[in-house]
Amino acid sequence: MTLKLQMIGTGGAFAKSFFNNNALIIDENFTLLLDCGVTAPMALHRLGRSFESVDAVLITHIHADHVGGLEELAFRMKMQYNRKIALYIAEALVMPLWENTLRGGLYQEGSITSLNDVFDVRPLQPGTAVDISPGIRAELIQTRHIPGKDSFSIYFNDRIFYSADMIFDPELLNRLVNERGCEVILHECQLEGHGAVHTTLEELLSLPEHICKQIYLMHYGDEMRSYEGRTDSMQFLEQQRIYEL
Ligand SMILES: Nc1ccn([C@@H]2O[C@@H]3COP(=O)(O)O[C@H]3[C@H]2O)c(=O)n1
Ligand SMILES: [Zn+2]
Ligand SMILES: [Zn+2]
Repeated sequence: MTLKLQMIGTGGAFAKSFFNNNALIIDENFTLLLDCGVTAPMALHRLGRSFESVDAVLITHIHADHVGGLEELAFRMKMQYNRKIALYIAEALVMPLWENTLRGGLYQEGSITSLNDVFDVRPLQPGTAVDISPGIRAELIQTRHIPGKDSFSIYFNDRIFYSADMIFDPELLNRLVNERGCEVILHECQLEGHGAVHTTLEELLSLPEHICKQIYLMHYGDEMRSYEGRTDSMQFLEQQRIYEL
């Protein structure tokens, strides 16, 4: 069964010509927002969409380009649309998301005192797949990004790997493809500089050809256009385009 993917943005955290690397995963009658960064409200607006058209949100990790739009999402759902949207997030991130990121803006005595007052929180355990909709099944895979900071990539429908921000992990990619039948890899990519907290293009280019063929690149910087034609068989994901995967 194919999945529809529409990146609402494909940019890295500080990109200015691309929105934050956030996506819509679209099943027949269900739309999952994958990460909700600072630019997500504007990126959806550019697509003629609003948060009202989203059925659930899944968060990979706590950085502004992945969670910075959640305050607007929460307020709009509560005040404007009068509903609680399902929030899928690793159990380990539930408390930090509220205490360290959202509480400051959302807290309201007597009405918003926890994440559960604005979201239908669905805590996830890495390694245990859950059905988000009839056609979307998701399994978190913990991947390394920033020391001491939990970050979770996602394996969709037992065949599509969507990387969170992560440092290069060739063992994981080899295992997914060779042992778990992974068919598509949507991977973050840092085009220039050293990959201290991200995966560089150079590192991805070192993977075996049969793996590179499966890779789409995302979370790139403003310099992306000058790298077209320099990625071998890997393709850049384009924001707003709909892919059938
Ligand atoms: N040790 C770190 C921590 C953060 N950063 C930059 O901050 C950004 C936060 O969002 P991101 O998408 O994870 O990308 C991070 C780096 O650009 C970085 O370059 N080095
Ligand atoms: Zn990021
Ligand atoms: Zn990050």
